Amino acid sequence: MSGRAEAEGQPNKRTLRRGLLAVRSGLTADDTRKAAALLAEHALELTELAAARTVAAYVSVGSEPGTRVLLDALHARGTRVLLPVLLPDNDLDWAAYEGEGSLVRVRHRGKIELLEPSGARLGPEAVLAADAVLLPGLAVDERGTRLGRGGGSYDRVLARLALSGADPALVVLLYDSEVVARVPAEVHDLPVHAVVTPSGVRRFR
Ligand SMILES: Nc1nc2c(c(=O)[nH]1)N(C=O)[C@@H](CNc1ccc(C(=O)N[C@@H](CCC(=O)O)C(=O)O)cc1)CN2
Ligand SMILES: Nc1ncnc2c1ncn2[C@@H]1O[C@H](COP(=O)(O)OP(=O)(O)OP(=O)(O)O)[C@@H](O)[C@H]1O
Repeated sequence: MSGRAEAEGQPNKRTLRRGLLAVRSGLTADDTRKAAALLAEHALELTELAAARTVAAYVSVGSEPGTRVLLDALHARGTRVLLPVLLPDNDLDWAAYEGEGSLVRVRHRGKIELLEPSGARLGPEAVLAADAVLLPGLAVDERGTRLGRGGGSYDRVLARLALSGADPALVVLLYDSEVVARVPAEVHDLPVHAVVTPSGVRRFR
């Protein structure tokens, strides 16, 4: 595999990502707002989230399936919410969500602008305390194989969880059209347990 292919994923993953991002970029603010409300409603129905004391999540940006409504609902009910801080090597550090005022806009080189927590950094191992992990993605297939943005950040999180024996619920939030028959799987791709879309929850395995 060439260095470039390694950095960005298999060629068919790249093509797939480009197509999926193009569809997302066509969504209106109204589309994303309505979807976010439905996503929060369905996600909060998941017993794995209702029972969780700690949830590792992320702050959606742009036309990503919205997580803000969900984050605020979890935070308001006393769930400990951890948010990622992107490190220079694409690994993730974590800090607690302390409400909207605690987020800062960060532009990482060559990446979309992210909203990250400004509180104390807890270290990459902090995710091991999560009872549920919400993962970003661009698509998931019928086996639960997730296609990410290609940074490998969440591949590392999943590898770290597996290595430590932690077994949190793994949930990806997507639009309905992003649940597809097949995404290319590589050996390091670990499946998720459920996908939440505006039309409901689907479980794998
Ligand atoms: N809202 C949000 N937060 C997140 C992620 C995410 O996907 N969404 N991440 C998920 O891992 C981590 C950050 N990793 C990221 C990796 C790539 C890009 C990005 O903008 N990629 C460009 C392509 C640029 C490139 O070639 O690297 C793109 O997708 O258009 C953003 C975040 C943690 N926080
Ligand atoms: N456990 C790991 N540790 C370090 N790098 C890894 C690990 N797993 C995968 N990678 C690397 O991460 C890069 C991206 O992998 P892949 O294309 O599967 O990303 P993705 O799953 O779409 O992205 P993400 O995990 O960020 O959502 C690849 O170069 C891959 O070799």
